[in-house]
Amino acid sequence: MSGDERRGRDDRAQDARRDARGRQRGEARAQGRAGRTTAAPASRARAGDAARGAAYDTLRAVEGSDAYANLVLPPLLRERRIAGRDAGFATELAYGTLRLQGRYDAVLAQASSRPLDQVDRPVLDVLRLGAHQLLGMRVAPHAAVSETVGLARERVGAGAAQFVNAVLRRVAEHPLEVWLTRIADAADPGGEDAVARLAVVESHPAWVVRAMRESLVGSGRSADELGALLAADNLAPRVTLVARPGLVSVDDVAEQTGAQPAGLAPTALVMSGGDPGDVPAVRAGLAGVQDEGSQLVTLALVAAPVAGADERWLDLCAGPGGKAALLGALAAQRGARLVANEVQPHRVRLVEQALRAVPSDAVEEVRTGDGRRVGEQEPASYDRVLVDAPCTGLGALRRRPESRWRRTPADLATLSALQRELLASAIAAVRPGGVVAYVTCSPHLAETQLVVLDAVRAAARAGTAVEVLDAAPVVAQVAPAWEPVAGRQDVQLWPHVHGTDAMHLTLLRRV
Ligand SMILES: C[S@@+](CC[C@H](N)C(=O)[O-])C[C@H]1O[C@@H](n2cnc3c(N)ncnc32)[C@H](O)[C@@H]1O
Repeated sequence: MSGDERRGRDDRAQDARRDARGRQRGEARAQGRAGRTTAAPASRARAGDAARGAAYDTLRAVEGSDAYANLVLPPLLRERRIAGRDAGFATELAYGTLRLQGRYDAVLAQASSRPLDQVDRPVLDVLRLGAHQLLGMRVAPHAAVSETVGLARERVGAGAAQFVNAVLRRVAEHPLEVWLTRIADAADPGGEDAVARLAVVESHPAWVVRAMRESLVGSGRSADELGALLAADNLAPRVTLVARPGLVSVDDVAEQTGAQPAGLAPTALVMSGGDPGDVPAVRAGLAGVQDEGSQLVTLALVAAPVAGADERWLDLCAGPGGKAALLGALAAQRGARLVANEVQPHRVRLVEQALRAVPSDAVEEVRTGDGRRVGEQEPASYDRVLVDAPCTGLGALRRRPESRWRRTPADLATLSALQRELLASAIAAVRPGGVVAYVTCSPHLAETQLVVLDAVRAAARAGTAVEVLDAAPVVAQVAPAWEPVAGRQDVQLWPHVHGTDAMHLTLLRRV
């Protein structure tokens, strides 16, 4: 028996011990909880239906009203009083289905008697939810099929339910490994198109796969890492907290949460469970939920050496304020003052909220304004400037389950033009000897290295000399575990290597 066959058999044996929600059968009994459920079987089934219904409604909102899943689902769960394990099930079902939609559509295309483009969208969404339960969540197959058919009957009608039943039964005939081989072979029958294979197996648009390969190579890593990177995009990110220095200690946050040090940024902790919104330090604004990469690039800006005064800092694109809150806490420790700028008024309010626990003498102003104008309005006025530029977010695909299907290459042209203007403005706003951190949560070369190259050249043409600093020793100073990449002065983080979003950082000094 091959390893895959054995794994498949073990998985199926394990599946047989799981209930309709994918929980281990007998687990409750083992934990002494047997017999405690007072709900009648019918109402227990309704609770499962509620979670599936919430996941379905989220998918419909994402498709029908261009909504963001992570903004739709949490309020829906609160409204319908879906909590605990049911909420966890609904979240994994909705987000996992959206992330892996490309993979599941390829499977469904083979299992369906009808071409998928002739299947009504609501029915297709039900099928995708069924496929994720069968192939991504290890819900017992009979339960995944029957509960999803029930959902189809309730939401889209009896005829559609029969179709869903037939298709999902075919999906259930094979384990995931068999389907992955089949869809890869269908996408790349000649065995020559690695991008087409990875795109369908790891569920990313082909243009994103190509861009990620270029970004890996362009940032000094191997193209061989591509599969691991794409696979990491398909996993739910760990919940990371920041203990804002001077406001709360890492030890105090660890004590309140049981969270463990994340490993790179000294301010970062990883939660193993629970709701961060329940943590007293988070409620008080002393700590926050923040990706470790975001913490690291902010700490690096503050650790970069500047000659002379170090009193006035600018966050040019501050909303919703995660990095501004960390900068503000660090500014308070240094005796510096922060100006936080953001173009969208509703996001300015979020910045104010994020900064609520930062001592007021460390926050000069939170303002609404176009960052592109700051350089001409306040030339050579700041000692440190952060440009956390609006970007495609291709480095945070784990967090935004639907975004990979929404983004198009055309977004790059618009965003990279804006990024160039914002970086040019930051260079004009920093004083000679001061430092600019250019940051994106995208590793796309058109948003990172090319923007920096163009901005440095444009500044030189305008008579402003700028040097690119070697960011590696600066990052290593704040994060001793950091391993620099040979030949690169900028820093590119990766989910499959560092467990962070794929954040980019270039440090520049105005000469
Ligand atoms: C990547 S987000 C910044 C995230 C933020 N630094 C944080 O850590 O919470 C980019 C922000 O830039 C803002 N933005 C877009 N265009 C801008 C402009 N012309 N001037 C200033 N901010 C802008 C967006 O509204 C968005 O809030």
